[in-house]
Amino acid sequence: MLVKLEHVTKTYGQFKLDCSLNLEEGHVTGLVGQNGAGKSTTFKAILGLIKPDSGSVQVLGKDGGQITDADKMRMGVVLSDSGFGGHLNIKAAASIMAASYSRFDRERFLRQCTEHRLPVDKKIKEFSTGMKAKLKVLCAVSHEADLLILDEPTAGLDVVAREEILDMLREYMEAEGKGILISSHISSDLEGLCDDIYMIQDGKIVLHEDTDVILSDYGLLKLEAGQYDSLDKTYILRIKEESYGYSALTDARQFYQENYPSLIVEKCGIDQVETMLIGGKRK
Ligand SMILES: Nc1ncnc2c1ncn2[C@@H]1O[C@H](COP(=O)(O)OP(=O)(O)OP(=O)(O)O)[C@@H](O)[C@H]1O
Repeated sequence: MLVKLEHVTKTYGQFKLDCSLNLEEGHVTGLVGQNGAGKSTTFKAILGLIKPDSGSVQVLGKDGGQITDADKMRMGVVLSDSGFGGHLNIKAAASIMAASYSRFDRERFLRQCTEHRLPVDKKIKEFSTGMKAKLKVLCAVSHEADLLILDEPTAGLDVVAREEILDMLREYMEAEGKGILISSHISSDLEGLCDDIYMIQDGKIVLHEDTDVILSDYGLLKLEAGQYDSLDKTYILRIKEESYGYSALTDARQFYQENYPSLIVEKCGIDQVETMLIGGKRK
């Protein structure tokens, strides 16, 4: 197991994180949640940047407190407030990376920067948002890390830049024994990349599911009031009142398609599941 969190808690005033999650080797695991849900706090707890109030953090098979510098070399990290000083250029950043990471491959890194149209002599502070984001991810994958911890690596990027970053991550996963924990607001990124998804709301994990299962089994029912009253609600997870009656989230789409052929039963993606879990009522 690359990462294992068991009831990791952290309280900031009214906010309380209580998070359990696992990242297995060979897996890309996504963490989704609204602003302030606790994604960055979870990542900081994994990285030892904050001390949890209770619970256990294991990273690369070791207790959080026992992570050595050698273990840190096995990790690539993107945080929203991480990055190089803006006065540096990529060549200078490469020298810092070479001094920091024994497995840093300078030639490959500079080649990849050029392939991704990042000018190696220009000051990083003059880069666009997308260029800075690509550089952060290229740095994270440049030193043969076994584990990537990526907090919103695609935030604020256009679709082409996002796709480039996702391709970098897919390429990274081609090697054996790697794993990525990634957060994003953009569900399509996670759908196309992650093996499984955790959803966090108000500091609590409200759903953990394989991405394939969400896409194949979850569904949204559109119901008039009469249809709602007579519905078997065994597999309904959340209900929301709508102008036409109700919408209902199910994790057994086929059951309703087969047993209620006249109902409107739509496929749903991660965004809709999140909206219903957060905005809908329990049945
Ligand atoms: N150092 C801190 N001191 C006080 N409160 C904090 C601190 N760090 C985080 N919080 C609070 O913890 C909660 C969770 O914040 P966190 O940054 O983990 O959310 P997030 O899911 O990453 O949000 P976003 O998507 O906006 O980045 C918020 O209410 C935030 O105000």
